[in-house]
This record gives sequence, structure tokens and C-alpha cells, in this order.
Amino acid sequence: MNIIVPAKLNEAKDKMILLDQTLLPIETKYVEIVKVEDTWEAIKKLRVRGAPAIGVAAGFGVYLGVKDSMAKTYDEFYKEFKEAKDYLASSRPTAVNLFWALDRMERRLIEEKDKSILEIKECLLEESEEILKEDQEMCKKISEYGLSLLKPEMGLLTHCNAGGIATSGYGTALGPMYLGQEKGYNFKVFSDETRPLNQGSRLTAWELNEAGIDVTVICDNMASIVMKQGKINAVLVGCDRVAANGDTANKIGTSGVAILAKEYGIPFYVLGPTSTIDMDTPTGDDINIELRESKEIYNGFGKVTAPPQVKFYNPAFDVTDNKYITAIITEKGIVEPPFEENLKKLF
Ligand SMILES: CSC[C@@H](O)[C@@H](O)C(=O)COP(=O)(O)O
Repeated sequence: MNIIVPAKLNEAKDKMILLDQTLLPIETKYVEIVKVEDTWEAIKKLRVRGAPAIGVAAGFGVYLGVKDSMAKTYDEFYKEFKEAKDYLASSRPTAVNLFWALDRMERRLIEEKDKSILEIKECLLEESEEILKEDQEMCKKISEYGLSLLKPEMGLLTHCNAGGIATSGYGTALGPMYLGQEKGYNFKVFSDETRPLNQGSRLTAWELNEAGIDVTVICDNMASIVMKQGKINAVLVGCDRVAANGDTANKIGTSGVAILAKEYGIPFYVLGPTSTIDMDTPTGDDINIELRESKEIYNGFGKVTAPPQVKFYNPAFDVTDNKYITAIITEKGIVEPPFEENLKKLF
């Protein structure tokens, strides 16, 4: 498989090279990011998106934010780091990987307290690159566990994009599809369009098609009929934050798909790295759901599709109750209900 890394540093380690996902599938363009403000903007505008990729970009972003610091003392340097960190943390609220990566960078900084500022900067660079490397390894393991639950020729449904460009490797929900492709499984994948920003049709369909996987795009309101017609044997989705009881935030529309899957007796799998499991968030009710601007609904892609003067409500994520989830597939293994009890064993 041709692995795309959506966010990485250049050779000189002084810029982030970011695939601008807002331009896909029409244009495959990489942008260069130097300033912490540009990292913030890229996350906010979804140039880089998908929980693990946001974490990777945040790691690089906070490093770039302090790389040229002129601070003379640890305290001064730490203050500058905290400012960059808090600023990046304000870009999007739901995907826990953003906070996970930023906290991890801060922990490393504190651990290296006794080193010189120059050495601390080198450690931060190392940590940010480690986050990317680990993400690639985790994706591969998740893909293997996921594939163990599937059989050749299955029809699979996915929602949003939890593929290579949402991570740094095989992806999470799309990982078993890529691995299956390598083994000749011949899956038939249905990709929900995923309104309002169409990550399913713009990104998932693009990615799978590039990899030669049989993919069919459906509008979000068609999931029920394809399930009823027996075209779907399993649903695979990614996650932005899994609460301690297994309730899972993912792209808006995911919970509806899960409810339908239960009705039709189709297994519903959530795939994600353990960095997306937030044991400090007890249930889905405690997850902060991002609200985005109404223009995404009425004028997402340059065509006005509703009277702009009416009211709009645009939550970017919803929470799937744990009772609809068959299993949560992580790099450490497959977790089945009761999630409250079994997720704990991963940590
Ligand atoms: C492996 S990515 C998992 C999730 O982050 C993905 O399914 C999703 O909901 C992404 O939402 P987005 O708003 O495009 O960042």
C-alpha cells in the first residue's frame, strides 16, 4: 500500500509538510507550516483532520512553536511552550488525541528539565517524531486485529474518514480493508458521504479507490436500505474520543449508523488507538462536542443549498452509546463488552 503521511516534518526539521485535505479529491497539495498560528488554522479548518493525525500535527506544531525560542532559562522556555500548547489546544475540542499529544510533549519537556534549552528542544523534536512513528505501528496492529474479525468478499460500511490520511499509516477503520486488499479479500466497501463536509465521499472514496479497493459512495440517508438489502456484513468506524464506559464520539451521523446496524443484526466495530480512549471522561455525556459554523451546512462547497437566513445547528460529532458497539479494536487487542470493565485492562 502507498502510505500517505498527512503531517510530517521536512528534512531540515524546520517546517511541517501538511497534506491540505480540504482540497481533496480534486487536488493533492502539500502546504508548508512554520508558525504555530498556521498549525492552529490547519487543524481548525480541517486541512489536517482525523483524531490521530490531529495529534501528530499538534506535536509537530508545538515543537515548531518553540524551536526558535530565545529563552535563556527553563522557566522562560516552559512559559513559551505552555502558551503554544494552550493555543493549539483551543483549535478543536472533541478529538482527545490533540490533548493527548500536547500533554505528552509537555511531560517530555518536564522530564528533561535539567538539560540545556537546546537539548530540551532536541528532545521535543524526538518526541514529536516518536508520536508519528508510534501511530504508524498502532495502525498496523489495529488493522490486523480488525481483519481477524472479517471474511473475504464481505460488504463493509464506513462513515467519515478513518483512513491513512486521518492517521499516519494504514488508518484505523480503513486499515483492515487495506490489509484485506493485500491478502486478496475482495471487500465491497460502502462509504457514507458524511455530510456536511463529505469526508466519506471526498476522502474515504478517494483513498480506497487509489488503493484499488471496490468502493461505492452512498448518501448518509441510504445506509438503512443497503443494510436491509443484505449488502453490509460489518460496519467499521473510527473514533475521536472513547469514554471510560465505551461510549464513543465520532463524526456526526455515526450513532445513527450504529442504531441501524443493531436493528439489522450487523456487527458495529469501533477502531482506534488507545490514545483515543480517555479514561478521565466517564461517559459520552461528558464529551465536549464541537459546534461548527452554519455555512458548512448551507454553503459547504460553493453552492447555496438552504436559505442562509434560517437557523442551523451543526454539531461535528455525535456519541454512540456503548450498547450499540460490538467491539472496540485497539492496537492492544479487541475489547468486547462490558466496556467499563474491559477497557481498564488496556492501561
Ligand atoms: C482515524 S480518524 C477517526 C475520527 O477522527 C474520524 O472518524 C472523524 O470523525 C474525523 O472527523 P473530522 O472532523 O474530519 O476530523
